[in-house]
Amino acid sequence: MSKAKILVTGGAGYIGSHVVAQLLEAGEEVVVLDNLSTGFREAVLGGELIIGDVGDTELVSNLLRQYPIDTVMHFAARTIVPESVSDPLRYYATNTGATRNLLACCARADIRHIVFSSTAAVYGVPQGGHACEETPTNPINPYGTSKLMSEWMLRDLAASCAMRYVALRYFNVAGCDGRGRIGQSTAKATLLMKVAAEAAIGVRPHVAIYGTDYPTADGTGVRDYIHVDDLAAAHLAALAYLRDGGASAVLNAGYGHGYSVREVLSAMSRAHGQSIPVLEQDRRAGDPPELIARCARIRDTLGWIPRLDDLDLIARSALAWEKRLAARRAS
Ligand SMILES: NC(=O)c1ccc[n+]([C@@H]2O[C@H](COP(=O)([O-])OP(=O)(O)OC[C@H]3O[C@@H](n4cnc5c(N)ncnc54)[C@H](O)[C@@H]3O)[C@@H](O)[C@H]2O)c1
Ligand SMILES: O=c1ccn([C@@H]2O[C@H](COP(=O)(O)OP(=O)(O)O[C@H]3O[C@H](CO)[C@H](O)[C@H](O)[C@H]3O)[C@@H](O)[C@H]2O)c(=O)[nH]1
Repeated sequence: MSKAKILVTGGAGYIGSHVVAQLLEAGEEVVVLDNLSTGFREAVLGGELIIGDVGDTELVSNLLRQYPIDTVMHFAARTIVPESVSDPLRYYATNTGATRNLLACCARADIRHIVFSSTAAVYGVPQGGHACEETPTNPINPYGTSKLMSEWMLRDLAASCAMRYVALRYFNVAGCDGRGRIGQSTAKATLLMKVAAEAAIGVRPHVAIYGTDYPTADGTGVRDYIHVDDLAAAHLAALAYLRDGGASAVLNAGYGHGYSVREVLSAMSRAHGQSIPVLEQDRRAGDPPELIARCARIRDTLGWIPRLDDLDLIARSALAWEKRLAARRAS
């Protein structure tokens, strides 16, 4: 019998490409499905890349017939929070509607394991800034709602058939592949670590600090930053867990402690060797003051142990990738 393969939707994107790299290193066979709307062909370091839409039921059904897929890892999504506020239906179409179509194909093909990219944005503004998996979900933007609806579809579908799933609620993902092959290449980035790296090398003139009057130690927003390679490793742990017969689970993926915007910028300044120009601005709409994972469950359930929990290391990694990107652009 041929070896089971993993279908990775969105595997040409930032996080998916890091997971694909680790799957390949672990000897897994991978098929990537990506429409390249925000992903990059060259980010897929191996396996097969099929260019197409995850909501295309004919295409996905054919793929699931053609390849011996035992697990689907579903990353494909639109991910920019402010864009989800201005164009919500586009977010529901991809993150919820296309996910529904994918799940329908998976159910028909009797796929047993799904690993789903969820987000800390499902919590909205949790009381006290910390969120465990039992914290009430109360998203404050269409992006978070679109992802939560997909979690619910997974829950309900899994209850009706033999499918089991792990939904990982990522906190703030940053950094790049330790071997420097791939990283975050997203155009018009909005995420702090990436923006800070761009400002360090002069791709943008400064970093805006959105809000200096939050009820936090230094007045700026606090987040739980997780290195993308640690997050990718959590996906491999989720795969092993499901293949071992583990029950469906929703798990926070973070480190369990937070850093402020100013602390992130200080780490980036240290990585760069000089300070980064900043511009203090008003709060950005919809930003919680503090969002930090309670993450005992992922460690207990998957046996996942973070190895790169170091803000300076993450900043150096993000900066190294930004320099590589700039060099590529120049050549
Ligand atoms: N980056 C973060 O901090 C973060 C945090 C929480 C959750 N997530 C989730 O992680 C996943 C990956 O995010 P990312 O940061 O790598 O984003 P990304 O934009 O780099 O990757 C998304 C990938 O999906 C592809 N895609 C989008 N729509 C598609 C469609 N309809 N059909 C096929 N392919 C499609 C894109 O081309 C891209 O390659 C997303 O589901 C996102 O919601 C990301
Ligand atoms: O240029 C910037 C960008 C961000 N920030 C601040 O930095 C912090 C982090 O903001 P990001 O935009 O980097 O990330 P978010 O916390 O807003 O959201 C990200 O992480 C969430 C989970 O925590 C979701 O997964 C979401 O998809 C993803 O965009 C916030 O306090 C924000 O106000 C700035 O001050 N300046």
